[in-house]
Amino acid sequence: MPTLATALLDALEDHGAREIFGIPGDFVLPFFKVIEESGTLPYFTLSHEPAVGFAADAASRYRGSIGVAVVTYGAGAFNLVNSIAGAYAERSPVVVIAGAPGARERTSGYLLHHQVRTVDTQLAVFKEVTCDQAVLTDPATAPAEIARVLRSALELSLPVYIEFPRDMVDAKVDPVPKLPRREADAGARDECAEEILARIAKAKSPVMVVDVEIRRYGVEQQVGALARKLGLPVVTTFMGRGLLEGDDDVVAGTYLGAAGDPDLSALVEGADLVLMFGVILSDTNFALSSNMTDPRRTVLATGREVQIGHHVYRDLPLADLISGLDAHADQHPPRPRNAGKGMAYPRGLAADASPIAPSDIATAINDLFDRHGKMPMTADIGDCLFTAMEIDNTALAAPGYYAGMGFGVPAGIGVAATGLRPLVLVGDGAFQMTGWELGNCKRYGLDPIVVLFNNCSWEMLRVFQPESKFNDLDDWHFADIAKSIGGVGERVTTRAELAAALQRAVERRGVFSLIEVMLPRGATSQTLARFVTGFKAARERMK
Ligand SMILES: Cc1ncc(Cc2csc(CCOP(=O)(O)OP(=O)(O)O)c2C)c(N)n1
Ligand SMILES: [Mg+2]
Repeated sequence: MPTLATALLDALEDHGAREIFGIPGDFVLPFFKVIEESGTLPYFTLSHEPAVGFAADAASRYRGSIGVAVVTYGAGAFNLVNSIAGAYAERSPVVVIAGAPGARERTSGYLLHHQVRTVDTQLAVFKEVTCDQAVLTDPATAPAEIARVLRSALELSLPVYIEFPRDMVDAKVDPVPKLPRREADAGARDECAEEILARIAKAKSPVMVVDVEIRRYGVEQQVGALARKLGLPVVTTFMGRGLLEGDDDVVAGTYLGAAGDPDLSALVEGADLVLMFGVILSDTNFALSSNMTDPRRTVLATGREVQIGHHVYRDLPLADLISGLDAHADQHPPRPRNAGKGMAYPRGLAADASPIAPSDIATAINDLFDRHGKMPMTADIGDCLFTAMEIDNTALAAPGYYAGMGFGVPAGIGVAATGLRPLVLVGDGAFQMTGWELGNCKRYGLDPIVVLFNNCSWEMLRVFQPESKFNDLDDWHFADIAKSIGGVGERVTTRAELAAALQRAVERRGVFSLIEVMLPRGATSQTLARFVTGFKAARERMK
């Protein structure tokens, strides 16, 4: 019989995990020992638990499966809460495994170190940011508990919580079973598919809007093929930026409402049928839009439900709906292909002595991708994420909805741990939070390229409240520090220096490259400028 620790590790691998991120502590040391000595999954330790969560989140997004974050009880686990909250908001299935006191410690009569209000406060907190939980105190039920929680993570694409008391690591248990996927009712699926196809046949200008769930539920490729079969133009949401990377023949661009490309906004807002697949109806996706929730013209398939007009099909997973639509589409006359007018992305940066503006960074990266091929990207919150909208459509992991800072660099480390080489976009404020995690790249031989937007400012706050002096930050000269933490740093102030530094970085392998781009305070990307204008106009309308 396996031990509970080895059974859990085998189950994580069976359910799609390919690496573990974590920071040990005495309540999880015995489990960490098994992680290291079993070799079941590679593991990456980082410096601060928020980064552990961000890295596991990004790895899960790029793998299209579960990510794993292992932390100690109390101080470690509570440090992790914010990044798991972000994973919940962004529908990332991160499995949190938190150490905990053993049975005898719990009844020792002492207040335990790392304990808060009660020994179970940690479980209570994680119940708010995960969709399912298990506390492994009974060897007889632990395998079934783990199986249930891991299926929840995959089926709901949400984080889950496993509390692992340290006295249970060597308990003998049965292997963890893999529960069958819960299928949709075939009748409901077919009825729903036929109803949607009938609406498409009647529509004059339908459009498909896609968002993160088409990747989370592993149907990205099928959705691209379905759009092609149905002749529908596709746009991504702000959160869904980077989806359908290879489907340039159907993807018209990213819908940003009043902040976006006017032709693309017209394509969506003028549509008489909007098919929203895997879309999260968040303010960051639709705050600058109009009539995106009008039930008369929308179909919304999200979170295992499909809303058509004023009625809902429940427990109909996106994967089942897409396969149903694909199966029935052949019975409907194909529409004339309409891929929409694809967005033009800026290219051909003049590599001259001019100072750099944020949108120049997008142009320089588009030029780099044309020369060397696209790179998977991660981005933090700040103008760097708005600038990313001006970079050609490439895979992107960013907190587009939760909008929490600190994600970018640790997420890049998580993506690099999966074997890819990411390009990371981050502002100076966010880099101050978690950028130093780059110091962990050397021991794992990871070599992300980090483009740091240094405007010595919390610029995204300044654009909404320019009178506040607290948005001024000092210049930390980040590039100077790169060498001492195992990488290569370059500080650039002109467009020529930027283009050259990017070229050197892409040719440099085995160490991280940090390109510190000096930007004037007050300068923003064209996309952020449009977003602020649109946001202020929308706010005026609401007065
Ligand atoms: C964890 C967390 N704490 C505070 C905030 C609030 C915020 C949103 S944007 C921002 C400034 C970002 O500065 P940075 O230099 O990184 O980028 P840029 O604006 O382009 O100059 C702050 C402080 C958020 N979103 N998350
Ligand atoms: Mg800044």
